[in-house]
Amino acid sequence: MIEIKDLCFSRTDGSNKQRIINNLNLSIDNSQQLALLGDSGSGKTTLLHILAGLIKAHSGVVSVNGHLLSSMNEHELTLYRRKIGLIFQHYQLLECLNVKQNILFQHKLNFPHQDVEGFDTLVNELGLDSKLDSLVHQLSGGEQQRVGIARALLNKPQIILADEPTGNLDQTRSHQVVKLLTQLCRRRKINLVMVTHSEELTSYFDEVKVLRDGCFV
Ligand SMILES: Nc1ncnc2c1ncn2[C@@H]1O[C@H](COP(=O)(O)OP(=O)(O)OP(=O)(O)O)[C@@H](O)[C@H]1O
Repeated sequence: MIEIKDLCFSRTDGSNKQRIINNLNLSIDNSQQLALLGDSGSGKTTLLHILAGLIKAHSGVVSVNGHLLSSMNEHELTLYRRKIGLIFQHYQLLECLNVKQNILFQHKLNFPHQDVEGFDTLVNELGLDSKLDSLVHQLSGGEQQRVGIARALLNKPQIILADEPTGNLDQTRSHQVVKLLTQLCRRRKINLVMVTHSEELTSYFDEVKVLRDGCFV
């Protein structure tokens, strides 16, 4: 469960202080899926970065499954980040590695002494079985994003944060990717928070919130 209370975050540029997140409140139940809409610059990515433990809020409370992010030390934050799955618009895959190596890379880095569980099922569910030996540049955009999804899910995250994951895909592929992503997260009871500019894609989600000037409208 994700709970946000009176969250504020500002950025200072010289003498200008810009309030990016403005007394934001949010509650997402376990395994619920939230689509986040909002104009460019409304604070969507900033909110995802706070939830991912990548930047710290200046005031307010962010609690994930009962754990307060603000009271975590650096070591605890590192462990927390390992249980967050991130999916990006530009996939962020490693060009020199093949599909299988890309999917496994982060798991090996974060959990070097843990066996990999569920790899075959996951690549099967994502239709990547026949692509495991391919290099990233040999894949379509939709396939590359499915590799990004596999990589995020392999770590058995408690939350998946997806920042415009279909921003580089056409309409058909966008629907395919989001349908698959929401299905896989539901099946595994993972909270999904996805930023999108497409109102159509929000139909796959339990809840839709619109950010404007750092708070929900
Ligand atoms: N590293 C940074 N330094 C200074 N200002 C920043 C930085 N990152 C974001 N901002 C500013 O914070 C505000 C919110 O940015 P954010 O990326 O959260 O918006 P967004 O809603 O995700 O936008 P988009 O839909 O265009 O991706 C913007 O005004 C942006 O210019």
